[in-house]
Amino acid sequence: MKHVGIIGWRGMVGSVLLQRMVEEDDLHDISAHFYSTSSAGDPGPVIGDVSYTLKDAHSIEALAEMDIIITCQGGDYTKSIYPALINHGWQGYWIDAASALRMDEKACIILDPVNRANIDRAVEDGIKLFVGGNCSITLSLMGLAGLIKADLIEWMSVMTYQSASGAGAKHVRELIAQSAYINRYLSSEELATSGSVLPLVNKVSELINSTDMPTQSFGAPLMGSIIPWIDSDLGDGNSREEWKGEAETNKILGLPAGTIPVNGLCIRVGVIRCHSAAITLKLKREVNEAEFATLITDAHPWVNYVPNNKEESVSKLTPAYISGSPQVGIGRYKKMALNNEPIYSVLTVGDQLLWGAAEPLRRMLNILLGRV
Ligand SMILES: NC(=O)C1=CN([C@@H]2O[C@H](COP(=O)(O)OP(=O)(O)OC[C@H]3O[C@@H](n4cnc5c(N)ncnc54)[C@H](OP(=O)(O)O)[C@@H]3O)[C@@H](O)[C@H]2O)C=CC1
Ligand SMILES: N[C@@H](CC(=O)OP(=O)(O)O)C(=O)O
Repeated sequence: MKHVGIIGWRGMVGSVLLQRMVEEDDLHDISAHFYSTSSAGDPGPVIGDVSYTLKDAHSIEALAEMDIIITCQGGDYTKSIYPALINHGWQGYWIDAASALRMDEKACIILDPVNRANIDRAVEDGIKLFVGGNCSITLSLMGLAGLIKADLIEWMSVMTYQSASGAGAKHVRELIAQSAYINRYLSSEELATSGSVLPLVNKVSELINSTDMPTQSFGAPLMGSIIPWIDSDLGDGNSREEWKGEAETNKILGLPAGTIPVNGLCIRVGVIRCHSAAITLKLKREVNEAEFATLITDAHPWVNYVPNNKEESVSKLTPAYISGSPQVGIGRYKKMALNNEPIYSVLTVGDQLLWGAAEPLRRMLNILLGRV
């Protein structure tokens, strides 16, 4: 029986990962061990009739007992623990949600509906480092897999609308706390529809900018606003989140760097769960909506094509509709009136905690265990 260590299980990604592993019965036939960076020795999750005690996620000895480690603890943890474990002589498989090791030449980025052949080749070649891709890129590629397989994409501009939970548990709590802070100061009379709305708008605008608004995690108000920067500043006009777009897309597809140019802006929005991306696509030839729908839908079972009309877009292509679903929605496909070139718009919406994070990790475990 393989010993599988799970680190980060109470975080945003980890709690969804654990929920999915329980739903899919992934814990059968393995010996699971749960770790913590903050409360080793305390009671951990209770799954069925098994109560787990937490092991120390900083103990190299305790980690080295594992055949496979799945971590969603974050990049700083990976950067400090993974090299120490390797130096200790550990030879197990490391499956990671964090970006820290993604571009390492010994790492394979995992997104099996899109790059299963690359994953299988990596396993055969003895690669032991498997990293989930950036959530926005992963979800865009899941939506566009049919066009990728048909080699139809010349370049893409990806403009993201990333949810608060993409930044982690503390951040999504803060968005909800910001909303609660504003609500606390509003009376039912102020919310009534009669009279001028301007005093209400002005009051809420003041509350949003108040120094008492909880902004410790995001550093800025998100409720009623956007934050136009995600991850660090690379100093060349790009955020690191934007840089990942091209670097990871080509690596996931097993293409030489820069083969498919990808760039855009990554924006944090006051959405609870689900990342969206408005993508401008330069295709290699004209593709009408019917052909697009067939290519997209035939690619894999986790994509849902939404015809480009108001009724279906408004009802089926939203974070509210897609949250919690493994289906990645793709729609708003139309030819853009730009020089009559084959340039198209498309919107992808997907749950960044499922296909954007937890799903590739648990499926990689199942690939290593020979279950799929
Ligand atoms: N959030 C997302 O949508 C995505 C995240 N990722 C990546 O996955 C990794 C983990 O991200 P994410 O899960 O969002 O991070 P979180 O911040 O939600 O959780 C990370 C760790 O923080 C600790 N923690 C401290 N306080 C709390 C609290 N109040 N509630 C829960 N956990 C707490 C836990 O460690 P402990 O139990 O040891 O104290 C937990 O494992 C990161 O590298 C991230 O970049 C990748 C794709 C998508
Ligand atoms: N940065 C993404 C989530 C994430 O953690 O991405 P990455 O794994 O590439 O750091 C977001 O905030 O929405």
